[in-house]
Amino acid sequence: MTTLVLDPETVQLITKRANRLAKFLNIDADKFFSLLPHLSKKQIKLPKPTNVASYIDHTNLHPYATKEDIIKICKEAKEFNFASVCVNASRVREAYKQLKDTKLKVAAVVGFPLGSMQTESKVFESVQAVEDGATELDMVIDVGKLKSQDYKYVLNDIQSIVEAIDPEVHLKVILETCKLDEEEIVDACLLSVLAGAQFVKTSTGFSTGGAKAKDIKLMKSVVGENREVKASGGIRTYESSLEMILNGATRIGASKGVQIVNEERNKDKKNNKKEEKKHNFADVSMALGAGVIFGLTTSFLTGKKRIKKEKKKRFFSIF
Ligand SMILES: O=C[C@H](O)COP(=O)(O)O
Repeated sequence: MTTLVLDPETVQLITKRANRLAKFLNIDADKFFSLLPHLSKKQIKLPKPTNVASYIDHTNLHPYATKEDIIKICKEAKEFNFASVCVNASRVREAYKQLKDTKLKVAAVVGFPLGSMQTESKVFESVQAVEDGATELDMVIDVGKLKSQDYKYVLNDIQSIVEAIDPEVHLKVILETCKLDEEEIVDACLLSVLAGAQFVKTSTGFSTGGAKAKDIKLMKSVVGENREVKASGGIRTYESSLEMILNGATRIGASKGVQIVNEERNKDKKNNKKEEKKHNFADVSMALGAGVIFGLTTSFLTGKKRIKKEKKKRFFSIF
């Protein structure tokens, strides 16, 4: 377990935005704060990081992805033991067909990638995707509505999906953080928590920027221990995946999952080789050390004997 300590400025920012949103939504601010117990504790416990593959939503959201492309990512997901495959709605059935006998999940994107369609369309997509085999949904918020301070709309957009699907199906709310400032990120996270979504997610991977560690930290600071953060968009390396995880991400959305895991494995191999070399060196040093000690002891003893003999000789020569 590691701990994410919330700095006073962040706590102040979240508190201020929660009070402000409560006014806009005409709800009791305490309702917000009962969902955010970590704010008074000023810290969040993060789970101990494990192998990177278990965090990865292996993703192909390319509009031109063929059936073969979907089969390929499903095979890779099985081989590398990823968390899920993440696909467009019309590919869910194929992905489910490939993965139904495994523990792997199928995640479908909803309202993707722009998020500006009607709520009813998003709800329809969500229900259909679950019927087709998805057990996770990654929906895009209506960024323009958030920026227009139409918080009721954004809340209803998310809540309508939560209410339409089985509670076992996890909803990830994509914020498109590269288009938001800090206050807007906090607002979007607060609305997601209030709507009952399990995850907030940084990016679609189709806009002008992707996941940043500082945004992950801020998002985790808002949603706390009981909700999760998914980092996505532009994550290409093991190093950056680890950075996201250490800042609070429990899921990594990436189209380069295989590359990321191979990097981790190569690093492990290198480290193992280093360890092996260290051990070998230690063994050789020990052997050398033993040899030196043996040599020294022997020469010391023979030296002692020689001195004794010479002393004896000298003693008798007196007579
Ligand atoms: O949700 C996941 C993103 O679309 C993946 O983006 P990426 O292709 O930059 O890894």
